[in-house]
Amino acid sequence: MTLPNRSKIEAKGVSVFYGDNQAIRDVSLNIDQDRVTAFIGPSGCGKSTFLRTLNRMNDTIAGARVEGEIRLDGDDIYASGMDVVELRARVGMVFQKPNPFPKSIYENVAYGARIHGLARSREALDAVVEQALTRAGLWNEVKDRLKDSGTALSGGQQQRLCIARAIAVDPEVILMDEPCSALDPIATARIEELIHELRGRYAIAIVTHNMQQAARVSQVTAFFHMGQLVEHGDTAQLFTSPREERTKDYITGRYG
Ligand SMILES: Nc1ncnc2c1ncn2[C@@H]1O[C@H](COP(=O)(O)OP(=O)(O)OP(=O)(O)O)[C@@H](O)[C@H]1O
Repeated sequence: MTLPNRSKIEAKGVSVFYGDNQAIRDVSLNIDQDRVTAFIGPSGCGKSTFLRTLNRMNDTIAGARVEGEIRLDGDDIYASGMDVVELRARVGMVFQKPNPFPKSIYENVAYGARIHGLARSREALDAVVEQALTRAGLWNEVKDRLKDSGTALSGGQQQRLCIARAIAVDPEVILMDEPCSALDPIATARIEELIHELRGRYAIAIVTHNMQQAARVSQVTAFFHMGQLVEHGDTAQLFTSPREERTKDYITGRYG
């Protein structure tokens, strides 16, 4: 790889508990700027749980507890003074099922920018909305119907709208939790293309069940198994010559 290796997020010794059940065990992993990092592994291995620690979405789950250290540009995101609303704007998230607000396409994108004070006038807000929708590859499809409801769009368009919503607040990192699992192959291909286009502007981490997708969209892959990070590294290398037996078993379809 030719890109310089700069970590945007550094996670060290992270463990996550749901009550007495430990879902993540002592995971250390960096999310690099300018790269897409894919999290793969069998169902229940903790991919989504680990992803959620990166913008404190686990805070919203009763009984969830995180140990260890996670730094965003060197700042401890679990420090008591951390503004979680601000954190989640800097580290945006796109979920498995597209979840637009039951509001207009325009409002879906404008809402966050308005509450974060990113636009001082209607013109400035219009510009933020247009730019976010353009970056999310949706502008041409919706520019003549910005007042229509976001929920009336197709599934793939809704997911791009959710990506536009995340982009509108000027994030540094975008977390995607199986963003294509509810989409058909064409909508999936469009999102994968978009991930390519967004790389370089944002650090991206994506959870995927689909190893082909991980191979297509990511430069770094992290393989999780039973709450542990078994191995991570260059995507091509991990898929062609994994270091660990458990990784090899997974990518050759022996379990999962
Ligand atoms: N909200 C929750 N409350 C309690 N336990 C949970 C919760 N979310 C996940 N878990 C448990 O934590 C473990 C890891 O789950 P997680 O969803 O992170 O795995 P995953 O690898 O993302 O799985 P999948 O690929 O099926 O989505 C599992 O044992 C799961 O049952």
